[in-house]
Amino acid sequence: MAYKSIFKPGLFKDDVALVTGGGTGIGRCIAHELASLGATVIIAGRKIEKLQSTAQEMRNAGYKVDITQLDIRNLDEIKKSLNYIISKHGKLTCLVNNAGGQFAAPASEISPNGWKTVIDLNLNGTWMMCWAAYHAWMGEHGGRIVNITAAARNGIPFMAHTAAARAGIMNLTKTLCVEWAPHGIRINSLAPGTIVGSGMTRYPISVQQTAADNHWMNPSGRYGTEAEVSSAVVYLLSPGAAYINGITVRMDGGRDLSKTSFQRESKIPIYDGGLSVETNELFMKLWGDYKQIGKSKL
Ligand SMILES: CCCCCCCCCCC/C=C/C(=O)SCCNC(=O)CCNC(=O)[C@H](O)C(C)(C)COP(=O)(O)OP(=O)(O)OC[C@H]1O[C@@H](n2cnc3c(N)ncnc32)[C@H](O)[C@@H]1OP(=O)(O)O
Ligand SMILES: NC(=O)C1=CN([C@@H]2O[C@H](COP(=O)(O)OP(=O)(O)OC[C@H]3O[C@@H](n4cnc5c(N)ncnc54)[C@H](OP(=O)(O)O)[C@@H]3O)[C@@H](O)[C@H]2O)C=CC1
Repeated sequence: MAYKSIFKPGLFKDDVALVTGGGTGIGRCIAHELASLGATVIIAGRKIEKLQSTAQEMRNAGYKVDITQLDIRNLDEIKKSLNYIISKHGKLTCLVNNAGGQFAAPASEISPNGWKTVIDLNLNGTWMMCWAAYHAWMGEHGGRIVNITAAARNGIPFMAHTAAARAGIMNLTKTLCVEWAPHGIRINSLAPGTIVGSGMTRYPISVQQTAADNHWMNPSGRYGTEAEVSSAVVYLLSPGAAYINGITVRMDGGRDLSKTSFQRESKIPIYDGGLSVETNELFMKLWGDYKQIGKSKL
């Protein structure tokens, strides 16, 4: 089924876009939306089955899609993937650094290797992707980069490692903007709050329940959708955002600003792009009018 983007058909018809973590969740949604707008989209990740399944789904919708297996913590694998993309598809105009993740633990219980694991994945992995894309294509030809981080402005209790890594990416975005704009590269970040989808369901149930209970602190009265993240990413990559460079967009329904709880139904309509979402009953309930999203997989 064709993705229901709010953007004009063919907007990305001349683009070749790489989406890391494009086999699942937010990355899968971004891949669908960019491809529905004409881009050739390459989805990347470690597990080939996830990539193949999403690629098939996209081919069924008539989209141009390819896959490349890589671990963003491994520079040799990144270089190999980028060489493949450029030799097969001729260029790399858009990069979405979406792959990432962490575990929840009190700071005092994070082991040195646990800390390193999360920093390597989120901060070093994003840095290596940017660096390699610069050298493989963008330094000479320009391009647009969007980094998916997390709403970490005030820290993230029980996720000190990822909060530090994501803050690092936000600052890196500023430096690379200044250094790389003369090369025709625009780079921005997008910091989601809690988004309902595959990512949240990977946590132990106690963490999911804590996240679910926290949702009353969100002034929007609900959590976000993958499609809401995707449409902001697509805007940042689009020609309409040509003068936006070096910023981080906070996308959390206003959660970062609230100091109270809101025990009421959401009045903010949901945008879902028409794509199914892998989630569970616990999180479906956190979309105020979740029954409208009949296609979501439970
Ligand atoms: C307590 C309540 C807190 C509530 C907070 C709720 C707020 C929610 C808001 C969250 C918003 C963000 C959402 C998302 O980003 S969802 C999308 C991504 N999905 C995930 O992040 C989940 C998947 N996570 C993982 O796959 C892994 O955690 C990760 C990739 C980060 C690491 O996996 P890897 O296989 O590489 O690592 P290892 O198993 O080899 O372990 C390496 C070291 O890390 C230590 N470790 C791992 N897990 C834990 C844990 N749960 N607690 C403590 N330590 C952990 C592990 O022991 C290793 O260290 P040692 O060698 O010293 O043992
Ligand atoms: N969902 C949410 O509430 C929020 C999510 N985010 C961030 O958004 C991004 C997408 O998350 P979401 O879609 O929800 O979760 P998912 O767990 O569905 O997506 C994470 C993706 O990253 C890929 N990935 C993980 N590690 C690596 C690696 N080392 N190399 C290459 N690919 C990797 C995974 O594929 P594979 O395992 O096959 O490698 C997977 O496709 C993440 O960075 C996440 O932290 C931020 C804030 C909130």
